[in-house]
Order: sequence, then structure tokens, then C-alpha cells
Amino acid sequence: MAEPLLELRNLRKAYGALTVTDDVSLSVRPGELHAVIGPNGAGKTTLIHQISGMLSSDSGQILFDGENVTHLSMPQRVRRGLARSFQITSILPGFSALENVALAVQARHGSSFRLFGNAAQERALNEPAMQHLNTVGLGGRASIPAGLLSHGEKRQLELAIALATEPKLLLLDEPLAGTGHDESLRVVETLRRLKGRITIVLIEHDMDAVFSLADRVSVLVYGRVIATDTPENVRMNEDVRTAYLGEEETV
Ligand SMILES: Nc1ncnc2c1ncn2[C@@H]1O[C@H](COP(=O)(O)OP(=O)(O)OP(=O)(O)O)[C@@H](O)[C@H]1O
Repeated sequence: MAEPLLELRNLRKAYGALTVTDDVSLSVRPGELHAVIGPNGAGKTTLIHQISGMLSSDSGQILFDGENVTHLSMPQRVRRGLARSFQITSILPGFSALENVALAVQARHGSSFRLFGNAAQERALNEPAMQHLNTVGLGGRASIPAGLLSHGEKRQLELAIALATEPKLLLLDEPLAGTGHDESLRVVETLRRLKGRITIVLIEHDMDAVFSLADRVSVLVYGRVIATDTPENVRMNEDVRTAYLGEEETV
């Protein structure tokens, strides 16, 4: 079996007496869509922050693409191909969808574009930006100011911006949150298109989406991984069923 692209070893984070992630170990294989689910407050978002580098861990290790990245900053991790989809707040509302993605392309490639003339520079930024917009299904909205996009379209734009960093692994924290029915179908379709092309760690409350998209699912309860398995096996797992009793979303 291929080496994991991402491996968490005994990761832990506490706030005072509250241990939020507790001895979390899991492996994400190259190319898989690995979902992390769990009841409210289980520590999912904290775990994503630890993986992305937004939060430091109290103990444990994060190995990415064979390298120990535990103590690297978030930008250092992004440069190595470990990206997270940023929240809508990072979108520039007065800039078009295309310009938002082109800026991310430029940020990824740093000063190398300065060697180009203006027109060539624009083309070198806009062409990949347009490709990313097409991938997320926003190609037809490229010239619209980002502030005028619907909530669901903004979530698609976040994905395009994340793709512009050319990640090997994409961390997605509730990409369907706040989207309506049709919008959520569009985001799920986008994720299905990305699946296999890029390794994805997905946190999502929408169980239909999780179970239709994920190759494997890890279940976090009170900061601990109680199961990692295929969606079918997770659905039948007694411990998982017990953990979700009384929750709104049933597995
Ligand atoms: N900065 C912080 N200081 C203190 N406690 C925190 C902090 N961040 C998170 N917590 C607590 O850690 C626990 C886990 O929070 P986290 O947001 O990671 O859970 P979650 O599984 O993502 O929840 P949800 O599904 O509701 O989004 C919660 O009890 C939360 O109140």
C-alpha cells in the first residue's frame, strides 16, 4: 500500500482542563477523500487548524509527504502543498471572481511573474485562474465581482482560490455550511470532480454528502478517533451509532 500523504501521530490539543483533540492518529492515503465526522464539539475544526498550522499542537506529530511539518508555520505548509480552503472573509468583494483567483495564482508563484511583460503576466495569471474557476463550475461567472456572488458561489470561489495554491492535499472545513439545496448539490458535484485528482480531508455535517463522497471516514468523539473505515462499515459500527444517539444528524 502507498505511503500515507498525511499522517497524524498522537496529536493533542488542550485548552486548560479541556482536552479538545486527544491522541489523534490517522493516515490519509494519496488520492483519497477522507472525511472526519463527529458530534458537535468533538474537536473537528480544532484538528483541521492543527493540520493546517493555524494552531500549534501540545504534543504529537504531523507528517506530510514524508516530512515532519509539526513545527512549520501555515505558509510553510501551504508551500509544501498542504492547503486549506479559506473562509469567505478572505475573498475580496470588489474584485471579480477571476481576479480573486489570479491573485492566489500570483501569491503561489511569488516574484517569478515580474519577469514577464504586463500582457504576458496577465495571461500567465488569468489562464490558470480560469481553469480553476472552470473546475469548480464558476467559469461563467468569472467577470462578476465576488461580492455579488451567491453564498454557494462564494464557497465555490474559495475552492478555486485554494486550488490556485496547487495543493497536494486540501483541507475543507464544512464546505456546505450555509448553502441552499441547489448550491449544496453544486458544491458536492465540484468535490466529486476534484476527488481522485487531489487528496482531500473533509469535515462536513451533511451526512448524505459525506457518505456519497468519502473513500474513508474517521469518527471523532470527545477528541478521540473511535473509528476509521469505509462509509459502509462506519455506518454499521455500533460505537459510532451510540456516539450519534441524540444528535440531530444520524449516521
Ligand atoms: N480557543 C478555544 N478556547 C477554548 N475552548 C475552545 C477553543 N476552541 C475550541 N474550543 C472548544 O473545543 C471543543 C471542540 O471545538 P471544535 O470547534 O474543534 O469542535 P467541532 O467538532 O468542530 O464542533 P462543531 O461540529 O460544532 O463545529 C468545544 O468544546 C469548544 O468549545
